[in-house]
Formats: sequence, structure tokens, C-alpha cells
Amino acid sequence: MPFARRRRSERRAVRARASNFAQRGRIARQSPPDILYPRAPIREVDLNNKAFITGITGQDGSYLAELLLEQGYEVHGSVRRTSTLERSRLAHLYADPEVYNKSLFLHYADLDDPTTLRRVLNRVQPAELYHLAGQSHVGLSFEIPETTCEFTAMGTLRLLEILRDLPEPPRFFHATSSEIFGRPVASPQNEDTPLAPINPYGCAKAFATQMVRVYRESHGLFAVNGILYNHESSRRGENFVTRKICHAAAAIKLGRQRELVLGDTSAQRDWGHARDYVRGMWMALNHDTPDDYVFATGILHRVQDVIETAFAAVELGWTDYVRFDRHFLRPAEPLHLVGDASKAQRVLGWSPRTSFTELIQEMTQSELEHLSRTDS
Ligand SMILES: Nc1nc2c(ncn2[C@@H]2O[C@H](COP(=O)(O)OP(=O)(O)O[C@H]3O[C@H](CO)[C@@H](O)[C@H](O)[C@@H]3O)[C@@H](O)[C@H]2O)c(=O)[nH]1
Repeated sequence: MPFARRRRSERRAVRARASNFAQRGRIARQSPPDILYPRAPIREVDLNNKAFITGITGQDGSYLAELLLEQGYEVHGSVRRTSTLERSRLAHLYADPEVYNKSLFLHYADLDDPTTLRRVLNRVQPAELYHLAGQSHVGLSFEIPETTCEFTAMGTLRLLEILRDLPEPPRFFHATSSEIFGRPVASPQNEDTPLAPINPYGCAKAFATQMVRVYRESHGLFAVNGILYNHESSRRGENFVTRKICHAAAAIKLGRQRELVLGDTSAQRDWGHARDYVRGMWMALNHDTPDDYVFATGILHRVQDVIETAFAAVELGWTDYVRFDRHFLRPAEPLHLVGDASKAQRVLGWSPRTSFTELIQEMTQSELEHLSRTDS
């Protein structure tokens, strides 16, 4: 029986069993992911289901891990071996003895090491695999195009090849990007918009997106592309523009920073909240059939709007602090990247719940609270 149609008492029991991970979070500074069961028909969520996340230590990976744990999944994730443990977004789960190595497991494995990945996936045998890992910074992809393609394009292909050989391949979600559309001929874009990337990152994502379609259609994998427009949160990396601005507004308010230096502030994006987008990932992978879905708000804002909203949230005038530096300009900027998520809405019952203003205010507030607790 689909989870959504289970008896109310059973659903209540499941929710009662699931602890509220985000609230316990040391660094999770927002309200926990609110999980509503989608209207779309979904397959039964077996409480023993295992999910595997590549990129579990990233913004999306950490929200998704929380959501899946709340749903009763056993969650596994691959982590890269680095000299420092970059797991701060998972710290609250990692530090919880009820969770770590009980329902959350981390494995050393990487996209450039298919032997290890294969061994780990063979051992875990997940029912669902969420592929979120890769080099995700568009500007940086101009500097390190080979690394970007190695991880984002070839890494995805290697993963698909491994799945093809598994006796029971898991359902596969690929987090792709609006950057596959580059400078699209039509706005808003949907799942049928032609791919026309204009930077190395977009090219790598376009390759991977198309490969996912090939493996779905020619090899019969249950493989889904989530075409994700910009999605942010207080867990966003500090070199992405929303976090950079919200952090600066809070730091300037507290006297910890003097100015904010930016590139093109007229650039426009379709910005939503990461928590909403990981909910979409789960809904897409639990639908009856594999397909591609755009996840977006459908509303464009300028970088300048982020600046004004963040500085207004700390009651400062932005003009005294913001400076332009061409160092942050990119060789090419996409135009009119705004998504039409009506298919996700119609088929999955997905829609974003957080407005642009709420998002930026929440991020700025979170920075204020975080900075107020720390010395530097
Ligand atoms: N990062 C950054 N961007 C700046 C700055 N000043 C202006 N911008 C402009 O702000 C816009 C957003 O930049 P990012 O926040 O770096 O995000 P992105 O390039 O749109 O890429 C993000 O969204 C994609 C989905 O559309 C993702 O696929 C990608 O991984 C990433 O998350 C771009 O037009 C960029 O030129 C700055 O100082 N830093």
C-alpha cells in the first residue's frame, strides 16, 4: 500500500519513531524539514529501505539525509578522504550515538575510484541512490574544466556503469542543473528545452543528463534527472553569491567585516530553498515511473535583490558597503534561467514552500546568530 494511503495511526507511529534530527542540530539553524506526503502515487516506503547519497556532506546531501532518516530509511553516504574532515553540515547527526552507525553510515569512496564505489554499493545494496556529488561551482569550472568534467560528467557515467552491472540496481536520482540550458531560446525552461550550455560546468552536466536518459531508455535503469535551479540555505558554501552576501551583511552589522566585493550584480537567477528541492528529489524517485523534472520557483531575481533584502534584514543601507571587482566576473553568463516546474507540480504534487524574501531573511538571520556565537 502506498505510504500516503497507510492508516493514520500507522503514519503517526512512523513519525513518532523518527526523531527530529534537524532540531537537534548544532549547525542546523533552521526549522526541520517539514515532510508532507505527496499527492502523487508513490511506491510503498519500506522502513528497512536503504538509501545511498553521493555528496552527503554537501548542502543538499545533509538536508536529504535528514529527510530520509525522518522517513525511516537507513542512510549511507560516500565521503572523500581529505586531510581535514569536512563534515560540518552532518556534525549533529555524526555526533548523535543514536544515529551514527545505527541508521547513518559513511563510506570512503569517490567518483574517480569506481572499484571502491562498486565494492561499497555491492555491500550496501541500496534501494535508492541519490547522486549529488560533483564540482558544483560554475565560476571555478572555467579555471578547472578537466576536474569539473572528470567528476561531474565522467563520475556520473562511471556510476551508471556500476549500476548497470548490479543484480538489483537501485533507483537512481541525478541532480542536474539549469546550467544545461545556458542561454535558452525560451523562458521559462521545461524538461523539453534544448540543452545549450555555455560553461564547462554546464557542459559536464549536459553530458551527464543525457547519459542518464540513455541509461534509462536503452538499459532500462530507473534513472531520474532532477533539473535543479539555484537552491540555497544557511548551509550553502560561502563562495556562492547568496551566502556570501548574507554572511557579509551580518558580519558588517556586527562590525566584523568592512565591505562586500562582488561581480555582476545585475545577473538574474531563479532562487529557491534547498529544503524544498531535496523533498522534490525524494518525490521524483518514489514516483511510479522514472522521468525528468524541473525543480524551480519560476521567479527571477537579480543579485542586487539579494543584496537589498539581506542588508534590509540587518537594517543597514547597502550602498555604503558594496563594491564591484571585475575579478568576480565570469567569461560568460547564462541569460533568463527561470524554470517551469509545472510537470513536477502536476505529476508529483511538488511546489516550493519558501519565498525568495523568506529565504534571504532566514539566511541572514542564521549568519547573525552564528557570528554572534563565535569570536571571529
Ligand atoms: N559566486 C559568486 N557569484 C557572483 C558574485 N558576484 C556576482 N555573482 C553572480 O551571481 C550569480 C550566481 O552565482 P552563484 O551563486 O555562484 O551560482 P550559479 O553560478 O548560478 O550556480 C549555482 O546554481 C546552479 C543552478 O542553476 C548550480 O547547478 C550550481 O552548482 C550552483 O549551485 C552568477 O551570475 C554570478 O556571476 C560573487 O562574488 N560570487
